[in-house]
Amino acid sequence: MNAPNDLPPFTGHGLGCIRGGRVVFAGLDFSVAAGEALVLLGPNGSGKSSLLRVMAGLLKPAAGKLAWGAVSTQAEPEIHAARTHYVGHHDAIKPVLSVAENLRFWARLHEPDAARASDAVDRSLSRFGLAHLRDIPGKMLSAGQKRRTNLARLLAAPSPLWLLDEPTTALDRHNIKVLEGVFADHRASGGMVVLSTHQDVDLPGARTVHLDDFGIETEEDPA
Ligand SMILES: Nc1ncnc2c1ncn2[C@@H]1O[C@H](COP(=O)(O)OP(=O)(O)OP(=O)(O)O)[C@@H](O)[C@H]1O
Repeated sequence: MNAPNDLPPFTGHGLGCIRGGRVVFAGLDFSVAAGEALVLLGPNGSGKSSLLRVMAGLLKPAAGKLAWGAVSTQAEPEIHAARTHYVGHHDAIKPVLSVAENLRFWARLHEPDAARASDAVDRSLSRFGLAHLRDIPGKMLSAGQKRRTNLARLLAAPSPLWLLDEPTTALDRHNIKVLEGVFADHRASGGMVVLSTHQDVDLPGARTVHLDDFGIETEEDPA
């Protein structure tokens, strides 16, 4: 795979999304280049999670297209999947596996070499302050520890484009700072960060998309 700095911008043009028979957003454009960050803002229900799922290829847009440079993601879905790491609202932690085993599972999906995968797991545990919890089963973790384990996947199984749904939920101030440092390092090496949030997250120079600019007003939803 290309090093992140060699990647063309990831873009969306004219994106539309319908959920439960309702238009959530329409005519939405965005662009994120190597080293950039994009923050999705908007009130509850405005479509931030839906847009992230569209970007991840988990939800088909009702209109528009996603592309890397001039190449549509639909033309090369495997390449898009390999370049993308999506961390959603819900924790994807297997309760009977330890923290390290959970991360190893993700690392091995990206890295066939066992020793290299193991090194990546150790680095991610240490960066997210989880080393002392490495042998604890997922079911015994607190909400913040679960969230950090989910986020540690980003380093255990690296991909250039990170798509993160409210990643600071359940994190204390110290761990929000840790995460901001991880974002800065990722961007400095040419990675891309797209996230939704209701909190302030320090992402210098980030672009923003306000989802309520792309909603369709209805009689039930007056201005
Ligand atoms: N599985 C689903 N089926 C039908 N409608 C859905 C589904 N998931 C979400 N929706 C609807 O899509 C709209 C956008 O929801 P979405 O979760 O994308 O918003 P959000 O901006 O992420 O909200 P929040 O800030 O509360 O997380 C809402 O009206 C919601 O009811």
